[in-house]
Amino acid sequence: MSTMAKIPATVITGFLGAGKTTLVRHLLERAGGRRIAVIVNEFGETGIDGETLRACEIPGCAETDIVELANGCLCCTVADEFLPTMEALLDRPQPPEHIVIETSGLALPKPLLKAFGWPSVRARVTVDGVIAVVDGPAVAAGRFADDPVAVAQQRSADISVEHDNPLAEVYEDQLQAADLVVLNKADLLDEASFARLQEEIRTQLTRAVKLLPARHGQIDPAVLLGLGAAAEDDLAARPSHHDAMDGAHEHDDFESFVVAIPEFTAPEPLLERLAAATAAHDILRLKGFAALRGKPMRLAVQGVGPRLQHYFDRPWQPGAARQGQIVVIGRTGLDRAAIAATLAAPVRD
Ligand SMILES: Nc1nc2c(ncn2[C@@H]2O[C@H](COP(=O)(O)OP(=O)(O)OP(=O)(O)O)[C@@H](O)[C@H]2O)c(=O)[nH]1
Repeated sequence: MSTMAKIPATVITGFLGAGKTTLVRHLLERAGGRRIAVIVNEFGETGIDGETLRACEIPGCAETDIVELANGCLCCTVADEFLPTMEALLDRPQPPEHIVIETSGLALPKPLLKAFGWPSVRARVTVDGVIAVVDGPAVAAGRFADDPVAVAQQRSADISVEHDNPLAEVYEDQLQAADLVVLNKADLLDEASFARLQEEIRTQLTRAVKLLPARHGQIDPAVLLGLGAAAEDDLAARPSHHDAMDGAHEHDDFESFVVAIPEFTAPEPLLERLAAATAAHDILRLKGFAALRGKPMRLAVQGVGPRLQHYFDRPWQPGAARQGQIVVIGRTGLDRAAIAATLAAPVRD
């Protein structure tokens, strides 16, 4: 089968909270009738991103087009979960015209790219492009750097450098795998910081890769899809820390757990709890849903570092329990009991 006949697949990578789901949602809204299937993988056992995408109820986008690979990291469950999922999508009577894979924010993309070399997939799919979504303000704040010496080493783009900060390795791998870098959250940076950041990222890239600024992942699908990279044939140009690890991958650096939360009377007390937990613990990401008394809609909450957002996303499903829950992700060693006690304490009227 020629490359032309293959179904294109786009891999969306980027650190926790960079804006991958927001970008995918925008893409689906502008799909213009194209049949796009989305595979979403998350770190942790509760699938919030799939839920978020389904909640947008985009016309023409069936719920079955959003497939979740929860419980684990795609790069380690490739054979057990990813390949069967891909094969099932390809074997549908009406296969998708494009497949978008949103990886977990902690995944190293290389093992996933390698999976596209698997015969049953390689014959029918090509990796159209790897898009790395970068959280502009987080990079500018030095979140992925460990110390000035390590930063200097990173600038020399020597991928074999070991980092004290496991965030740095994940970030670096995601950048090096990319065919297109989306520099997101441009709205949160002034012009000078943005220009500095763009320069910094350019020096980190080892290949000629396009860098695009974005707000809320709003990029024309015509720019995101159709890159024609055939990344599966080009793996050597995408160095990874995973190459040196011989398949083993240090997920032990991060952990995730879910806290069931009570019903609240208003968003503010919940947001105060989330802010308090974030201030007191090394939490990288919070996301989930809450029930508000008397409200048929569920409240979605998102935390990336210290920044919190909330919005009503969709009604609780008829017959389903109005049980709010928050996924907490951070560096290993989080004080789970203390965080759970903060988030799940009874609500006083
Ligand atoms: N201000 C601002 N906020 C943004 C932008 N893009 C995304 N966000 C917010 O950042 C938060 C995280 O966005 P997501 O799209 O869920 O990020 P993600 O990369 O899918 O997160 P994970 O799946 O947990 O890794 C949400 O609250 C978004 O609304 C942006 O360009 N500007």
